[in-house]
Amino acid sequence: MTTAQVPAPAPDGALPIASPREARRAAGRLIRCDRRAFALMLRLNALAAGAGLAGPWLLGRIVDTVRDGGGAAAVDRLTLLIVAGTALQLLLGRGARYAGHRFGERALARVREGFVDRALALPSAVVERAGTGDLTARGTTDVASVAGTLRDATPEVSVAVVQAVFLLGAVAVLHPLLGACALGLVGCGFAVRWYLRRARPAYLDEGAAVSELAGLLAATAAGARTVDLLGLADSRAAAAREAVERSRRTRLRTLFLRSVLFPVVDFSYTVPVAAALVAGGALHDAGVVSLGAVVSAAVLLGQLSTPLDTLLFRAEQLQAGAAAFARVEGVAAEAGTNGHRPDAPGPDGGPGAPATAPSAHATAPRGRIEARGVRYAYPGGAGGEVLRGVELTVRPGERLALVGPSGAGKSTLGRLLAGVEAPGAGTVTVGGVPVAALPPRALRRQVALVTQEHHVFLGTVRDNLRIAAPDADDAALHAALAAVGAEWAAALPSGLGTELGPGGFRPDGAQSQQLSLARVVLADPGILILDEATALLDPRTARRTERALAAVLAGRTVIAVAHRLHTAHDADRVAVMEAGRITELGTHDALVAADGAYAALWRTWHGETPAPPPDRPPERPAEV
Ligand SMILES: Nc1ncnc2c1ncn2[C@@H]1O[C@H](COP(=O)(O)OP(=O)(O)OP(=O)(O)O)[C@@H](O)[C@H]1O
Repeated sequence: MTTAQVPAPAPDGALPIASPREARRAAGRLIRCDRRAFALMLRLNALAAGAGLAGPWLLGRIVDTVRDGGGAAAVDRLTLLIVAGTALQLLLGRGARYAGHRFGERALARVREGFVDRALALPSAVVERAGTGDLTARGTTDVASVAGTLRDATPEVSVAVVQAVFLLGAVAVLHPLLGACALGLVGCGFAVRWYLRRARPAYLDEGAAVSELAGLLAATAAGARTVDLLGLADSRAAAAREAVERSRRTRLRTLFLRSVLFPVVDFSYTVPVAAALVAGGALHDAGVVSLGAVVSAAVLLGQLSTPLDTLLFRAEQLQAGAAAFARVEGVAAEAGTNGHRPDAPGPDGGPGAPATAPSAHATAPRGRIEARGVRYAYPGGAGGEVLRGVELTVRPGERLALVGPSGAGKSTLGRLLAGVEAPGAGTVTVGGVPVAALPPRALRRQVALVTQEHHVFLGTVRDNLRIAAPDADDAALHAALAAVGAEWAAALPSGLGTELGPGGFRPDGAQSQQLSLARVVLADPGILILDEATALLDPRTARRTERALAAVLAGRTVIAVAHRLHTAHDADRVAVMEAGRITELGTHDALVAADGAYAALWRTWHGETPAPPPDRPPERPAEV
């Protein structure tokens, strides 16, 4: 990515905004995708504008005919031609608008599809940082604004531009001095320049304020129960009032810009007509032009106000649409980055995403994962570096337990190993390939992070499973469900076609987790990172889930953040994390014998742990 293409800076954590150049290139791509429809629209516009010139020119001929003593029959003929020209202009103009709307609708469909694809490809860390409000506002308000622009403004504007060019050309043909009267519009030009300079940032601010408000309202609605229980209603309402106030201020700013622009423009329209009448009178007196030519010029210049009005009226929509398009296109800059900001420093201080193709590195076996000199600090995190030079190699098929005191950085390391976050310095490689070089989809085929968060999407059981493997047939889906012990799925009324969620079948916590694990089986990653996959489940649910988990772990490299040490006991190796570093690494027996930090943790845990219930033997390390 070149410097000029770097998206406009966004507030910390927010999704970026496409630079004007990027937005122009994206618009160019939309036109190229449908260049025939675009060219047809322009051709019809040109023909309609040409037909529109007949009226004023014929009016001038009528004036000259009458002055020269021509009869009523000649005037009638010219009048009939005016009617025919106007009818032709109407028909061609209608055709041009139809072609424009068709082009606009198709371009809009492409923008919408592209946005959905990119939004789905966004790394989860990016969505977490930006908040769903921003993404939702871009997918709704901004896409709707782009829709209005493409569907209505683009055809109207193209008609208006062609009309204005033809009108100006026609006056200049009558006499260059009459054409020069159009310079009276210069005041209008200054006003538009003044407006356009200020409009983009003003409309971007307005969009950002709407996003902020949407995010705040969505978060309050999602946490309504917590807000109620903790008595947070007043503070949330105050925050919403502030966001509404910010939104109002940004809207007032754009309103002010419009309130200056329109009066100046209205006045400017009268200047060229008045100038044409004065200059035309002088030219006529000098015998340079006919009276009819002066009338034609005045009418043509007067007609300029129609396309210019359209341009100005649509200029606001174009500005709002361009700002919205930049926000919609900005999502492209983050999609496919594995959470790496394009401007984030890479391991050597260079760009975050290495240019080398993944295949060039893919020499290490699948299932091997390595961290080299990994350092990380949360963006905006007050505590500074959370990881301070982690070195770790996990062999294919190995089971490693990550233990250590609370806050040592275990979960953070898990997120970095899974590619959810990118290291600030150092590298994480899976199968020998830096995670930064892998597109999100390819990364997910190599490594998956399993946490206690398991989302069930609205749709059928089949839809929920095929998210992980779009091409999987029903037999593969049944096999994945069976592998995680989801026998209940076979008894569902419509089998894999059963709708899940409100109005359909509502899976409980363990069933949701099993669906999510079945997705992992289908995605078939070589490496699994487990973080609190069962920690908050009740014991009965946890037992069912752990059984399912044990089936998923078979044959894969597993790194388990072990919050309970019995999971560490049977791991192949144990890594102890303290203050962002790995301080001990070895087998359970070796570390106990070494009598270091792990031995102390083990003794403490072992001494305090009550005897396990009979149906839950301690030696079964389901997470590892
Ligand atoms: N999203 C975040 N933003 C800022 N700081 C964070 C974030 N998540 C974690 N931290 C901080 O990073 C440090 C390490 O947290 P992490 O959750 O990785 O530790 P951990 O060893 O997994 O702890 P635990 O066993 O309690 O889960 C802590 O100081 C924590 O407060």
